[in-house]
Amino acid sequence: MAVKTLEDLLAEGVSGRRVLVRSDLNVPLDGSTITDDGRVRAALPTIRRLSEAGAKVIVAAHLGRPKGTPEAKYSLRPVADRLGELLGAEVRLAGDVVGEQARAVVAGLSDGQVALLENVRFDPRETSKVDDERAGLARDLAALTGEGGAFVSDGFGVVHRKQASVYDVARALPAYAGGLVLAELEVLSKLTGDPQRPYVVVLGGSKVSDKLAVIEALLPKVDRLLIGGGMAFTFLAAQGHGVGSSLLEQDYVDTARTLLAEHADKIVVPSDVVVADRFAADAATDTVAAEKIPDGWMGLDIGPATTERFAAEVAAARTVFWNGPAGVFEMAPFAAGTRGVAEAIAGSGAFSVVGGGDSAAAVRVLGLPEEKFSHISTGGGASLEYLEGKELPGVAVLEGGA
Ligand SMILES: Nc1ncnc2c1ncn2[C@@H]1O[C@H](COP(=O)(O)OP(=O)(O)O)[C@@H](O)[C@H]1O
Ligand SMILES: O=C(OP(=O)(O)O)[C@H](O)COP(=O)(O)O
Repeated sequence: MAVKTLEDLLAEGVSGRRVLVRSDLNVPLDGSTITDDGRVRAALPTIRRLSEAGAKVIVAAHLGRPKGTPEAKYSLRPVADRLGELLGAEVRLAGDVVGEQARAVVAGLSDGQVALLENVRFDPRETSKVDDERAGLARDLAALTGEGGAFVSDGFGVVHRKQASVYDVARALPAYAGGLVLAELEVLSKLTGDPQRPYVVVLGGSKVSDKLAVIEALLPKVDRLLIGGGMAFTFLAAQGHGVGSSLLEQDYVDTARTLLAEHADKIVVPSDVVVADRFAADAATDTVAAEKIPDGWMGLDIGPATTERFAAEVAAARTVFWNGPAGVFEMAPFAAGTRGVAEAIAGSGAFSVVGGGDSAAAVRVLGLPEEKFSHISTGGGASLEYLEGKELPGVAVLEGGA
């Protein structure tokens, strides 16, 4: 990849310069408690190296999907605190993204100090589809760095997003690829060339509309595609089954039906499902055949027969990519499927990559041995789009394209 890297920037010298770093600090929270700080830890090396080299480090990041306006529950406050603990130095959180408070915090930085801007998605221009709006926020972000400013793109989990703090800002400042982005791309490239077969992809999770489109592109490349989590119900609906109040992407049902017909040998959907009468850890639950989901109930995990089938497919694989928990693993009654899939991958001996904030968190929260996975990636959607062969805007822009 012909890009300038963090190493190039450090070689130029950063002492006294303000450097804007885009990290992916989108961690799972229970209230204001971080349940898995993997993404904060993954972001540390780049931030630390810049700080140690004397840069004034300004970190930009998002949390969740606020609608372009500040919301207390999406504040990066818990993340700033955790980042500070891990760095062993205070990380000041600006009260806004590029406003007066951000300018004041940035102006007060000494060499080597680190500040975090408030959730970039509190500014509606971050995710705008209008180029000029995004460019406007990018200019405001760049202005925070002043004379000698630079941008380091280190949020691998967001490089598939054409957003102001990922894409447009790389055109507004001298831009460099961070170590995390480079390391992730290097590992994932092993899955694109000539993966050892059988090559099994396991998909789940809740970002259904984002990821359904990827399935179509992945199918020609894989030997088996195991579909669990929230996205399974669109496929069950395509088979003509009622799915109660489970997650459903109605617009995709026809495509799912075509894919099932064309790739019957590759796609494996659940044969049984754990259902609940509401989305809660203390809900009434039952395990039913996939074609017998009662009206008003929602599927929150794959059932034991499906888990066994998925585990057998994974055990036979030589390459595995997994993104998206098989169920709502955060609640004990719906964690067995994810645990079963994760244990099977860990025990498979295959070259295995787990991608995604929640999937990686599941491995750690469920207490599975991380070293049994060949790579735990910080990006789910980003990994999938890379495997699909799609251009990642946040990478292309560093290469001078997009
Ligand atoms: N059947 C389901 N219904 C609703 N949510 C689900 C279901 N299965 C899994 N999930 C949820 O999916 C979330 C993770 O989805 P996603 O963001 O797509 O994964 P990742 O972060 O690994 O890329 C988890 O919080 C989990 O609770
Ligand atoms: O959590 C993330 O992606 P992932 O769930 O695909 O791993 C990234 O922080 C991107 O977040 P987004 O999917 O709201 O753009």
